[in-house]
Amino acid sequence: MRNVTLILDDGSRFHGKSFGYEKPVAGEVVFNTAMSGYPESLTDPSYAGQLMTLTYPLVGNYGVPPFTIESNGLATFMESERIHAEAIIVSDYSEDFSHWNAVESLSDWLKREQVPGITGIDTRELTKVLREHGVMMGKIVFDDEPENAPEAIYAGVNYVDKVSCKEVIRYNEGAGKKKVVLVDCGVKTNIIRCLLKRDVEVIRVPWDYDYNGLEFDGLFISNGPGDPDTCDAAVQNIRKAMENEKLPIFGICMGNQLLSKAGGAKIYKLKYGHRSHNQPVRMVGTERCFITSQNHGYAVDNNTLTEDWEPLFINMNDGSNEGIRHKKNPWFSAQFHPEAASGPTDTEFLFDEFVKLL
Ligand SMILES: NC(=O)CC[C@H](N)C(=O)O
Repeated sequence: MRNVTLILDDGSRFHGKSFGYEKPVAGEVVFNTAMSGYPESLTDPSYAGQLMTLTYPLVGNYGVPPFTIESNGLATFMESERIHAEAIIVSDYSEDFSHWNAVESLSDWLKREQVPGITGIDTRELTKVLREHGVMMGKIVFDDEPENAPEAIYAGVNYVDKVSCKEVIRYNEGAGKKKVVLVDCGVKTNIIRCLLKRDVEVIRVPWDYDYNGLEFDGLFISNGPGDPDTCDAAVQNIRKAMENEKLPIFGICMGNQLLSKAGGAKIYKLKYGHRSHNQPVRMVGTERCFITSQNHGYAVDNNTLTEDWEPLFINMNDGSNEGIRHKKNPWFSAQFHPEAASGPTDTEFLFDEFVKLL
């Protein structure tokens, strides 16, 4: 195992060992406090451009599931076709693994996908630094070749364009009761599964595709990586779709941000984001609290919602926006992940609500 150093933009250094693919890498360093779910998180396209720190100390002990593809073209156990995070940072990597569904070690998977993994890092200390300072750019450098260190850029990069599908893909064609256009900003496969199992035909389109001429019953806007301000083409298309006030619209995560922008609201960057399986959100107008899976660094500014809109969910930890709804039209969205994968499935009913509206 080669020695590596994680260098943060504020100069902090963390020394560890490489257990993944051996290449220096740079990106936005973020932390996730979930206790499990590394196969799903690594393949979540929303992590593009980021170095994923896990605070749960033991990582790798349940291995990695097989990369099998279903007849509908979706990966059975992964959230996309490949790893999207730039690297994974852990405290104590377990090479030995045991799980009914594991076919290889995390190390072998990372090497095959050419993604670095580093272990021996005090990830709780690193998280404290990120919580104090806010997320930072960082790089992983091999100690025996310190001159080889790529520059990190994240702000302003259109990661959605890098991960979105390049052409229209249809699922359940001719078989679903209703048709939904899914704007793919970097969609997780479990979102598509959640729609398909509710008897819906899904027309998955590239993020900047103008679907407004197509025939469909509802519009879904997916999760996705990076800064929502880089996705103006998607916002313009949503605005056009809103000319039909009866068209049901549902958005998740980046989808919440883009729908909010289409409705005239503003987005800001959170200090260190929400990435975990236990984010409590309250449904506005009720005393109901749901525990949710989250992965986001930006948020909708509640104060900038225009008069036709209201918050649908509020984060119980920091009061930030966790979803919006239109006061008259069937338009709503969630900042968290009702499809989970991984994490609690308590809010999956939002898909039922959407399908009922179609
Ligand atoms: N999971 C997502 O869709 C994340 C949205 C956006 N990239 C953010 O970090 O806030």
